[in-house]
Amino acid sequence: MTARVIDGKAAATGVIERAKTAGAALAAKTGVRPGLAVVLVGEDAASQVYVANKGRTAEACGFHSVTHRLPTDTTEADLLAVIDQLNADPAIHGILQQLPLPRGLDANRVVGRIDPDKDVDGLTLVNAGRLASGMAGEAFVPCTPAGCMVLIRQVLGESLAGKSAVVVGRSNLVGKPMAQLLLLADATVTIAHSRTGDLARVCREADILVAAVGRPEMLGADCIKPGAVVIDVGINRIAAPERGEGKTRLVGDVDFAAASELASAITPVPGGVGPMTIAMLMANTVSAAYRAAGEAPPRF
Ligand SMILES: NC(=O)C1=CN([C@@H]2O[C@H](COP(=O)(O)OP(=O)(O)OC[C@H]3O[C@@H](n4cnc5c(N)ncnc54)[C@H](OP(=O)(O)O)[C@@H]3O)[C@@H](O)[C@H]2O)C=CC1
Ligand SMILES: Nc1nc(=O)c2c([nH]1)NC[C@@H]1CN(c3ccc(C(=O)N[C@@H](CCC(=O)O)C(=O)O)cc3)C=[N+]21
Repeated sequence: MTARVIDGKAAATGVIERAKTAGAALAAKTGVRPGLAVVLVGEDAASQVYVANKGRTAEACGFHSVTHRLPTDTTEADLLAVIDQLNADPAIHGILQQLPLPRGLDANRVVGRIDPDKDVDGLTLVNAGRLASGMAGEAFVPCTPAGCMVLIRQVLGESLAGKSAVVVGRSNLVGKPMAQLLLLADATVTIAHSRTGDLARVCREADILVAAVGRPEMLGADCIKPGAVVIDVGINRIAAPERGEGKTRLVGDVDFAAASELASAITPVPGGVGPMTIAMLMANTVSAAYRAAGEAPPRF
């Protein structure tokens, strides 16, 4: 089988259009223009890609968009002060703290400082708890898993009853909320991680395989059940000497060429989950702005 390649860019364009229209409608009615702040500490490669793309998209949507770039040696007190200032800023409706943080900064403490009503990344205890309690409709759901669900539903429909799903990775940002969303859609969910024994065997059970590891092309043909839907979250920058000296390219956590021969559908990197993450961030930012203006947020 040669897998259908899932077009994350096309799916993202639709969501971004709706976010743009909804943002303009809110501004026309209430004068509130959606505002998004991103805080980046240090030099994480995947975060750099994200920050560049989200800035461009937020501007295309007509949002107010600011980026705080802080040096790797920023103290926790200084970082918390930036978050406090954004919490208090009425022009900002969404705050996104880029992860991972440099060593020495405690992600739980930093993320925990974000006002849950501005937590468009869905990482605070309030939003993570809502999701874990089955209240996804009232939560800000982390953008990447939310985007993955849109792509999975495009292929498999609303109900995943009877399907087995394996999520490789257990971060608060991707793996855990991904598993919660799959569970809410009635899939039978396994979460694998670095201490899983015989990872390939576990993965081969999956009708839906979501890879969120951060290791270039780690999952090969031995991890794919024939006919599986494969969602590759990984964003890894690797050397690409074939493109010239010092050049790099992005690859996922899945060996795309090998997996495509077995899967029924697969997301590419780039052009898969990444654009959907950005689109869901725009959607969450619009929702946060609607709530701040006392209006019912639109559905995406
Ligand atoms: N496309 C997009 O929009 C996004 C992409 N990303 C990318 O997705 C990847 C994962 O991100 P994130 O969840 O934040 O990363 P983390 O580093 O927080 O988590 C990685 C997870 O992978 C597991 N893992 C590491 N090595 C192995 C291994 N050899 N076998 C099995 N599991 C392993 C870890 O297990 P353990 O817990 O045991 O250590 C951990 O749970 C990164 O490449 C990141 O850049 C992230 C967010 C959005
Ligand atoms: N708190 C937090 N939330 C995140 O969601 C988060 C984060 N921290 N830290 C870093 C990772 C990484 N991430 C990406 C999102 C989109 C693209 C993206 O737009 N990718 C394009 C790349 C296109 C290109 O520039 O080549 C694509 O895959 O097609 C990449 C990476 C979000 N992350």
